[in-house]
Amino acid sequence: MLDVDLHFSRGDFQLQVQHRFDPGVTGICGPSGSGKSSLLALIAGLLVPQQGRITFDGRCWVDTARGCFLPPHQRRIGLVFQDGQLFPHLSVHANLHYALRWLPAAQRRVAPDAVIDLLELRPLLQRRPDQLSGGERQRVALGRALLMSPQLLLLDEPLSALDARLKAQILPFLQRVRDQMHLPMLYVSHAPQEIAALTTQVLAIADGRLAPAIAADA
Ligand SMILES: Nc1ncnc2c1ncn2[C@@H]1O[C@H](COP(=O)(O)OP(=O)(O)OP(=O)(O)O)[C@@H](O)[C@H]1O
Repeated sequence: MLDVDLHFSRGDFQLQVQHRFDPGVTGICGPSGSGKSSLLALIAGLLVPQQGRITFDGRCWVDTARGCFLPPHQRRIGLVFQDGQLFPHLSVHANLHYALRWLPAAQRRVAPDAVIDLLELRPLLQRRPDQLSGGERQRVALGRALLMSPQLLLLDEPLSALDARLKAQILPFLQRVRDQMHLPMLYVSHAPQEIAALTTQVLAIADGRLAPAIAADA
């Protein structure tokens, strides 16, 4: 699984994290500016630590002492952000299949039809993103991330732009992904009900330091 032992600083902000993540869904909560997105960006390879190591299943992703740095596209990570960042000019079908262009056939472990059915995207395939609700757009973003056949899924407040009704609609889809895809996930959220509904362990981050949270609904 994912092992992180790193130090990262940017201006006055310092992130110091040493943690072995469990398989399953790990919730990460903490106040604004505490370092949640920075931690995900470091794991994804979008930021580089000044010092430390990240390994996944024993493979080096970063090791500053050894000069090892695996670029983001070679880490096979699925990323979902608050705003799904779909290509506005492409249909849902084309957005989903865009992911596959860059993935060598030998690395494809997820069948597009299986993801489309899991997330109930079939009726939406010909629409463009501006013809979707916010919740539907996030389902497509999740589908696109899954089609990359990721070995790790990072979700950074994926529901925070949605109102309560849309959140309630999309939570069951995230639970399906959790229960059927058997992918380790890190799930950043401010919302205790999302954390409680989805995660198998919860970590709290404060001032760039990570610690087990007292309770999932705290
Ligand atoms: N691009 C940037 N340049 C400089 N400093 C940044 C940048 N992005 C974030 N920071 C700073 O890094 C620190 C950690 O930010 P980060 O976005 O990781 O926090 P967060 O916990 O994800 O916050 P939020 O919940 O508001 O998204 C903060 O002090 C923030 O001001």
